[in-house]
Amino acid sequence: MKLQVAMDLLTIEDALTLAGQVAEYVDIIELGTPLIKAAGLAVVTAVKNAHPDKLVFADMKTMDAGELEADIAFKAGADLVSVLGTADDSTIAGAVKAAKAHNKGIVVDLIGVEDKVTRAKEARTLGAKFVEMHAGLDEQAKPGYDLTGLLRAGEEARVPFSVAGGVNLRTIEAVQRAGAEVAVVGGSIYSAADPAQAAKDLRDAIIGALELQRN
Ligand SMILES: O=C([C@H](O)CO)[C@H](O)[C@H](O)COP(=O)(O)O
Repeated sequence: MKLQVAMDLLTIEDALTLAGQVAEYVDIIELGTPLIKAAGLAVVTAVKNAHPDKLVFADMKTMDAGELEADIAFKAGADLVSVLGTADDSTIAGAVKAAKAHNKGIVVDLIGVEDKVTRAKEARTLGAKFVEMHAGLDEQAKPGYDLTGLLRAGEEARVPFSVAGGVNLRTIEAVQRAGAEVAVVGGSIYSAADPAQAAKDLRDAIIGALELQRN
């Protein structure tokens, strides 16, 4: 399972600092939606230039103009771009067209989608590289929130998926057991007193769980 750091920060400077601290422990560096809105796509270019060996994920959360928005993110240096599962099929198909032209990938973010299993299958048929079983920051803040529903949807959908929604050191093993291709971790890394140590602990937990599965 790959580890993706989600950087919900606000400046290019902070993004480059965090990326530098955690890059050795993560596979994918995500520029969060608030960061792209605050700093523009220049942050994608800056992080890709600083870490050409990492996959860079532009969390565009595109809802319309799929081909155009994906194209500008890929041109800025993104390897993966997110489109919302609530968007029209034509928006997802347009973004996939741009991804094919750049030889890159589209991730369909299922935030706010009621029937995530059905939409995950549809997104995959439309050409998504994988889907994101995602509960956003606002949904996580509701009382009683936990990851269980996302993990069950991932298991049921039987398509490649990532999980995002407050994943942390306590829950990352369950994410791996559910069969996720990617665990997305934001706050548990960027809000940690020592982000590098937090990312290393998550990486070690993934390796530890993998060894347990093998034995
Ligand atoms: O995508 C995200 C959210 O919509 C704000 O951009 C988060 O990056 C994602 O939920 C992962 O962050 P955590 O939930 O803090 O782990």
